Amino acid sequence: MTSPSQKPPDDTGRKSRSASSPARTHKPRGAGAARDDGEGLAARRLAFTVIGEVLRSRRPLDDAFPQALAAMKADIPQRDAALARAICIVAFRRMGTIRAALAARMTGKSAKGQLRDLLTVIAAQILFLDVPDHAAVATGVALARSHPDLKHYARLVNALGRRIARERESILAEAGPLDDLPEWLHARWLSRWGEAECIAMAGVLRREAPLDLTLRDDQDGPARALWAERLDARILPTGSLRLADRRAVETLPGYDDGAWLVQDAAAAIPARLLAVGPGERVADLCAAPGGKTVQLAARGADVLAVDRSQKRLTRVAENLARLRLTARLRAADVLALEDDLRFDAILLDAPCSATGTLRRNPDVAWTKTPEDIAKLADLQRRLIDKAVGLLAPGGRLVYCTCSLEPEEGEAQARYLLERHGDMQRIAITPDELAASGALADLAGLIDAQGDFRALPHRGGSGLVEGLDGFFAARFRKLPAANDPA
Ligand SMILES: C[S@@+](CC[C@H](N)C(=O)[O-])C[C@H]1O[C@@H](n2cnc3c(N)ncnc32)[C@H](O)[C@@H]1O
Repeated sequence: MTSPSQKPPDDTGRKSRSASSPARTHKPRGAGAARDDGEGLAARRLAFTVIGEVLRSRRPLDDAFPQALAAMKADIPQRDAALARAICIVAFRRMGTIRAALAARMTGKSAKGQLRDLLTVIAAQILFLDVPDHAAVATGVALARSHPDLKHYARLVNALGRRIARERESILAEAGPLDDLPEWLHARWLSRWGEAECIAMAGVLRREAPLDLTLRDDQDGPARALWAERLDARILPTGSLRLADRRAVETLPGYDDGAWLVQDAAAAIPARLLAVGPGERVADLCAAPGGKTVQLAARGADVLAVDRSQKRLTRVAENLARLRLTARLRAADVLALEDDLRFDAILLDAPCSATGTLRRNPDVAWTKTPEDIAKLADLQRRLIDKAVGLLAPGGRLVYCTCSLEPEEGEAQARYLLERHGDMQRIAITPDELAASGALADLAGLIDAQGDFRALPHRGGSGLVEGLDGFFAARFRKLPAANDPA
């Protein structure tokens, strides 16, 4: 699905319109740019509906959007669906800036609920998408008029939309990278990382993520160079391929042959750390959609992939089939697995707040709460206990999450070691992260304990466009007393 182009950010991540930029009334239109004649209303209605649904039910955008789209599929052309999705993504990515701009321009009133959702849809287009201002405002006013609870606000919507368009430059000039974090996350990250680190991190997290691929044969250097050329991709220091631009993955060379899978450069690391070999009994716990299952199966291991979601497990099956790999799949709660199962190696990619993936899932910042993190941390501890119990003596365990929160990473590694006296940490070394060379650069991704801690803005010059936030720690169960190993 193509998406409307975003207005290009300058070096600070802010939008600017230079003297040589086209005048607003002659803005070039991107692939899915709005028609300015009253058409395109369905796109705005879809975006308005989904934003409201995500905020109020706290459902992930990735669930809410396809469901709302399916409900109106017959009525909405594909390019409008692409525009609606682009509006949703950028609305969540830049929600702090949008809300501050609206609040500052509503003296004596505040926009809440559906009115705020509608104004957010309008402001997202004006400030961040390649959509004519008058189309954004006109469709917003039409939406207000057609809505029983918003029709009285049509004039306000019109006036505010026009004002946002008039004052775009100053709104964007005033917006700093931290403004797009909700208060709870802002406070948390400031106290954890300090201001400079936090600004750098938030700056990367509000950009669109590049498209990274992991090769099916992850270790084959010559094949990597070949695929990099065929795909017009860059080889990252970690061995992932990073595409020069975002393209529809199904159209790329190697898709049908299963030569690679889409996977962020940071997410490619944990399965590699387990270093599984042919025939080893391996459990991939919490496996769907199966990025790591594929990596483990590609090394010839006998993989059991477990996920409690049958629906998401079908995506594991699809990924394995496309890459011509096999694994045993099981729809089950990991906590309910039989206690007498034993594995030589276990990957536990635990459910988490996913704050490391804000580039792809910007809604996470606005739907998760500190209470969610506490609940998830509790579940992670129970999953850790279960996984340790399923590990054969001498076996390896990698625990990982795509979270930036220490409760879901560093604290869980400490918990595991304190709770399970028969487990010891196996420190990760920079050469394990690197495809070739660049070791000094990648050392910044390993903390003092020897755990993998990817921060979105770290990783040195080779990863300058950023990577997902991730945590991974590796452990070994002590061999049984009579085991010579
Ligand atoms: C972070 S995702 C896993 C991503 C996956 N490992 C990959 O690389 O593609 C977390 C997964 O955990 C699953 N999950 C959550 N709680 C679970 C439980 N108690 N038992 C099994 N699966 C669970 C969710 O359905 C979800 O698919």
